[in-house]
Amino acid sequence: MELLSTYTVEQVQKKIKEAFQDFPLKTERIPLTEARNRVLAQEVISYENIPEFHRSTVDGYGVHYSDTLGAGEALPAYVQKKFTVEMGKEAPGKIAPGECAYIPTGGMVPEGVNAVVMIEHTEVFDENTIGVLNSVSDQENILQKGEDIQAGAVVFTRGERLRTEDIGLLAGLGVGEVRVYQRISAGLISTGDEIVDIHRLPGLGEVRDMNRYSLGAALERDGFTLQQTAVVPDQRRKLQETLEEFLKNCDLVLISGGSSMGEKDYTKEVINALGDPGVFVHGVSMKPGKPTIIGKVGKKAVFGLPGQPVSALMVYEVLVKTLTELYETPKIEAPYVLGEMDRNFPSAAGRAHYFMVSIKNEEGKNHVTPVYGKSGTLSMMSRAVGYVVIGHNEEGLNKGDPVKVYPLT
Ligand SMILES: Nc1nc2c(c(=O)[nH]1)N[C@H]1C(S)=C(S)[C@@H](COP(=O)(O)OP(=O)(O)OC[C@H]3O[C@@H](n4cnc5c(N)ncnc54)[C@H](O)[C@@H]3O)O[C@H]1N2
Ligand code: MOO
Repeated sequence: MELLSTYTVEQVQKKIKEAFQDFPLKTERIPLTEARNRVLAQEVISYENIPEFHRSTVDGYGVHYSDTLGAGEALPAYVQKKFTVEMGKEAPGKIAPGECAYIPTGGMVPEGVNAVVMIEHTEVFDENTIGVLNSVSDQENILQKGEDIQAGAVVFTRGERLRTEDIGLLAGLGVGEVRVYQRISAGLISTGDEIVDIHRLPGLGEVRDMNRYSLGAALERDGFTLQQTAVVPDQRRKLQETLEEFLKNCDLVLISGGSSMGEKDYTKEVINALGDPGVFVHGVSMKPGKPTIIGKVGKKAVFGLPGQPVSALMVYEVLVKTLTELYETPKIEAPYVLGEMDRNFPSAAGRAHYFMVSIKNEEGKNHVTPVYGKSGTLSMMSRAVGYVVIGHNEEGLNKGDPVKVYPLT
């Protein structure tokens, strides 16, 4: 009997990126209001300075800082008030030494002013004379022209995922539309004679289709569009017809179940029957997830995920998600929380082991506890806050070992 080949997780991640270099990525222009969490397919250059004029960062009086040297409560520095700057208007004149102008927060700093004294550090001596009770230094309380963004600067590069703050910055630059990568259209096929729609009461031997929902949620979370779903019994012809139809509408198809070596595990055969180059991975040295299948039909990707609900999600997390790296340059490596094992956790070397954990924070330290269960028990994963990876060549963890916990989201 053919045994599963065993590529390491890292080898498979690399193979995925290489195999799908010609993946059919498309782009679209969308309004800024819809751009959060989308990945830029363009560079954004600023044609303007932000701000375009020196701005006061406080409500106060714009002065020549040298006029305020040595000023204090007991010995105010007196300056003549020339005018008031109105919000949203150009400053109406210049300020010479010995003079000042009232400027509101965000107002334009007039020519000649090189510092702003906060209003609470001044007193009105008479209608035209202001007493400064504090000295200020050169450029104090002034936001310089171009201090936020300089004209000509590359503000965003292609491949950046736009976050909340980025949307605000783009608005500040007057960018109302952006070119982003289109969401990859994905299809989900749940296979198995035992799988029933979640709205039905399963008979003995039957199970509800959990994977369609968990994988569907994961795809949506990561910016794919769930285009099509189906439940298919363990019949080769039916699976092939369904996959063929899905590949007309989807660039990525996930088939859950039927990945192993059982008599009715047809996923591999069907992918190979449909196209070149077909299956290029069957078997990954990871636990759970060993029987994973990865194939390519034309330029499109087909993953055969293990049917076990925990395994299907872990393989999604570790391998399917790699596809987003074809167009996205993550700002940081996958975020993790550091903690310490609160007990020993054995593991056999020879495959990467992903296990679920909970965290208890006591006296500033994260104590990490395994959440036990089989890969058929999704409640184990639901109770966990994250997972820990034991590397391919490592043999388990000891109590007190530092670990990285990758959060489940
Ligand atoms: N002789 C061997 N048997 C198995 C091996 C092996 O290497 N040799 N690997 C085991 C491992 S590990 C896994 S994981 C499973 C993978 O099996 P399949 O991908 O073929 O999946 P199924 O047999 O169809 O289902 C497994 C299990 O998951 C349940 N399931 C399937 N789909 C869903 C769904 N949409 N929602 C909820 N639950 C689902 C299914 O009912 C089964 O209980 O193979 C081992 N066997
Ligand atoms: O590899 Mo299986 O995915 O352990 O349950």
